[in-house]
Amino acid sequence: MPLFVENLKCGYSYPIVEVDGRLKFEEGKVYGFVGPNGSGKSTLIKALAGLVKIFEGKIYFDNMQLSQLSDIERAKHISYMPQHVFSNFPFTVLDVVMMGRFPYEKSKFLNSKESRTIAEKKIKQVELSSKKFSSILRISGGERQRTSFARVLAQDTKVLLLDEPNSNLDISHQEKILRLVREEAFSGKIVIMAIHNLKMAAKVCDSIIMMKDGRVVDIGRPDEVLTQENIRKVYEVDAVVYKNPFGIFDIELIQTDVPKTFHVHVVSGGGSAQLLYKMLIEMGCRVTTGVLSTNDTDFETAQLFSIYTVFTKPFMPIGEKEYIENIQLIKKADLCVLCNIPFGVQNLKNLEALKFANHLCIIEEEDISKRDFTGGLATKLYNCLREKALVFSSIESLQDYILKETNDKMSRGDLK
Ligand SMILES: Nc1ncnc2c1ncn2[C@@H]1O[C@H](COP(=O)(O)OP(=O)(O)OP(=O)(O)O)[C@@H](O)[C@H]1O
Repeated sequence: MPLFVENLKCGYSYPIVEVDGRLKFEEGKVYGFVGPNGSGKSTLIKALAGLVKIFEGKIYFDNMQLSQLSDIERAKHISYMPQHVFSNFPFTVLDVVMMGRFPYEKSKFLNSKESRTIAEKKIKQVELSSKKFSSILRISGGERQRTSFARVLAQDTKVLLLDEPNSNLDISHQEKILRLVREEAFSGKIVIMAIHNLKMAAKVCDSIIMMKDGRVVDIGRPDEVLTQENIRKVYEVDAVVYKNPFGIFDIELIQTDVPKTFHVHVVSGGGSAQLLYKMLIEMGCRVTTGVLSTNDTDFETAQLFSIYTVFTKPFMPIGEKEYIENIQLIKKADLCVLCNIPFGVQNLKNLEALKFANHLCIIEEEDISKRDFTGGLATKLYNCLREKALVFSSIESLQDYILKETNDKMSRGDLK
């Protein structure tokens, strides 16, 4: 019983959101709409709830066109939790949750025993039993949000539409609500929500729909959609996206207005820069690194230190975009450091990029030509670089050199 959106144009007095082709929502899955403010997440959710104007296209659920269902019929299939819960009436928490039972009640007084039992169970699930007779005008914003979520649960529909269900919640209740969301999907429901917190979205959603300016920019698994490139395109910020040491998806935004410090760009790989990263961070340098594969131990270490990293997917050659970004950092850096990288084919582009370094240091702890798996090509490139580089036999000797360099720059007023 999937839900489909087809060639949709929806909005208010004019179309705000356009979906080209078909967007399919399957049973048992959680879908997350992400995107900046005003990108159209709520409007699309409202379209699925039948609350905004459809200018073109269709929405189908279980082979029924939604626009042809009565409000009561639709409410048996689809429930909706709005972003803001407003009311001027002193309904109790229980009254509001009972409203979720309206499509099933024979009496308009909403007083069946069955509905009351369901409502109380849902109130308990959101931990509001002690407030069930409190007026919703006298509970907190987060408690009102949990009341609204309990109402959606009580409505017991196949499709749940949730517009930022955890925006007002403390961290513990955010986790609890998202766990309930997963349980709903596990029981075969389709859950569609707008969510701003990308880490939470990655954790709870099976599929992410990224939006900008009323359009779907990308759709797919969290690790496919929440990429550095998409985040830059949609939110216009730089971010490092990685799995932290616990294997949990994480995002760090890059500060672009850092004060001018000594910028060191490190070309590393295979764990060759683990100590170097630490040393440079402790020295107060601004460190960047790349291009690293996300399964490289140096990548993991760089993320632990929140080092801006140009990266590529595991076992993939370095793409043109990463190559160019790496060159830009190499050109901008006060100093580039080449570590004992493995001389595999993937690293040829990293060696090539270093030709653009204005100031290159090499840490040569062993004879790296022995590790050449490129038929001598990497050694050739390396020897060219070596001719114009300063070669150090340990990171300690490099440290002394950097200290001298930063002091010189500082005294010339080149650094703050
Ligand atoms: N009731 C309305 N009447 C007219 N335009 C509206 C209405 N509600 C929203 N809009 C416009 O539609 C656009 C998309 O808004 P929408 O609320 O769908 O964005 P959103 O992605 O959910 O944003 P946010 O993250 O801030 O909640 C915005 O430019 C907004 O001004």
